[in-house]
Amino acid sequence: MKQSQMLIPTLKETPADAEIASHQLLLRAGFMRQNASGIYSYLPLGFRVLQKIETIVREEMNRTGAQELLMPAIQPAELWHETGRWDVYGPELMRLKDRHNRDFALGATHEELITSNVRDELSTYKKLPMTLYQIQTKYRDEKRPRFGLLRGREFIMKDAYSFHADQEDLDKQYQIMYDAYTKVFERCGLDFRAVIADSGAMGGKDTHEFQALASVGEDMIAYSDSSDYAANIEMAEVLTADERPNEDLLPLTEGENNEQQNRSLNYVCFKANEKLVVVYVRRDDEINDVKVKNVLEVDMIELLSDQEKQAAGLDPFHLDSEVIVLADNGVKNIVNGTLHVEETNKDYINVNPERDLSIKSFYDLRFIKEGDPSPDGKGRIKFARGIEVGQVFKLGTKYSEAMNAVFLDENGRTKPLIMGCYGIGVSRTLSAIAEQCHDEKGLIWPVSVAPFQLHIIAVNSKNEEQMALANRLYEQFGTRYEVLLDDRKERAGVKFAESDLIGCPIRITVGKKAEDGIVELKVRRNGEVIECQVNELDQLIDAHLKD
Ligand SMILES: O=C(C[C@@H]1CCCCN1)Cn1cnc2cc(Cl)c(F)cc2c1=O
Ligand SMILES: [Mg+2]
Ligand SMILES: [Mg+2]
Repeated sequence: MKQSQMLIPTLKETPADAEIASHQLLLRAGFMRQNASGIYSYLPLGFRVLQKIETIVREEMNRTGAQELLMPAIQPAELWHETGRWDVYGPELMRLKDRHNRDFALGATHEELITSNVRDELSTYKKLPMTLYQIQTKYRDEKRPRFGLLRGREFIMKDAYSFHADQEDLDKQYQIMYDAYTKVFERCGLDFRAVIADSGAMGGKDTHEFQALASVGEDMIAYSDSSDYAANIEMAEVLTADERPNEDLLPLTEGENNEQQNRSLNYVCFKANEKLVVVYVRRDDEINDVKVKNVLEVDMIELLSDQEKQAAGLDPFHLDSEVIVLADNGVKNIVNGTLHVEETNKDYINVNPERDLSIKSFYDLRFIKEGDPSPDGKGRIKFARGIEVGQVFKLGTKYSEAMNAVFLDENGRTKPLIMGCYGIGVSRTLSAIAEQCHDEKGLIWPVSVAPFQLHIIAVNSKNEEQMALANRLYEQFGTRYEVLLDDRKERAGVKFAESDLIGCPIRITVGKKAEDGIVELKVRRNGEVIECQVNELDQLIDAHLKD
């Protein structure tokens, strides 16, 4: 393509509301433009990268035998009523009414849609297992869209759904998808980790997130410095080691305590399904609400607000039997501990959890810390931030039972389909690549997803020789590579700066030495510059497009 005809509206200045590099650079390099908060147009360069990522995703999905289809973004509310999710999700689920005043949702995800399609069309075990996927626009009315495409309100997702007769078949498909995701993100040139994750409100047990490492990532990953253990911090298990001091249990007393901190207790109050929950933890540990949610086996829990706490009047020493009491493993070995009771603003000493706080059971309920032993027993834990670019779930029968999606097994018995679901944030992946692959001059696209492979620049568009050679190279290489020709009547400095900003892997500069048939090849990734004869370009380009 000739740049003089393309829509590539580069910006000199960094847009004020763009806080992170990828958001700034994708705007400055003319890859995208915002149309509303969290809503973007992919301009030609951005769209070319998007298509490259989609092609990689499609190839790896098709390789697993998954079948591509396309479902509507406008979803009848009736399906979301069947699973109860119409009322579970709040304003984040975008809704609309048609001209007959019927309710619809703008698709945030498609479990209901796909399950309704499958229950109508698939009824025998002979057709199982079956995996269906789409690459489609999703809508989630985020409260705070931010970081460009990283958290938008309209975004592109590849969402796949698999259907199985039994658990072990789902287990197999899960691994197949896990491996396919690994291929996708490797081919996209991302530095990522697959981490043990929480299934959120989706139910089902096993799930892994694919996290692209980035300091601006919203998620925190806990990984071992000596093994491949990695987990979203929400799920990283804590191994308890502290032993119990062998002291006599002293009588519970009110009073200040200025002894060492490691025996002081803290408690946090939650509500889950309208029940009150009090969770105890050592003062220097932090309660992990996702672990509490999973121990209680509820879809969501929330902290009690101060006024709710006041209203509940929770006195740890006199809780009524309705209240659920949990404690982190770290509390188990506290003897004669201390506790501050917010409600009465009193301090107590010689608090012995099992005797005084009606604690019956202990669980792993705290956040892991850097330096803790890795749960797999190998090495120590380190933290890194990540951008979640994919997630794979074992859903089980939550949706098929709610929607009566059943099949006849080989014995003629009716059973609910067992499901898995698998998502990749395609537009988020584009942003994650930009976040990982840039320098102070601009974007540095991996060859596999670059908008163009070669960027040919005629230094002086008024110079006949240079323009003639640049156009010849453009025609010649245009048959084998994706070539962008900067044929604009711009100063050389502007052309070079914008070439670095756009970030194609290889730049070919046609300058003064054009009449001697000499050009310059520059590798964007490492700045390597090679002056060469035109007839050497072929193998130089091939060599540098490989790595
Ligand atoms: O989307 C998933 C699970 C998987 C992920 C992979 C592809 C298929 N779905 C989880 N999730 C996240 N945010 C949501 C937001 C809204 Cl507003 C909603 F209505 C539903 C969901 C929702 O279900
Ligand atoms: Mg998350
Ligand atoms: Mg997720």
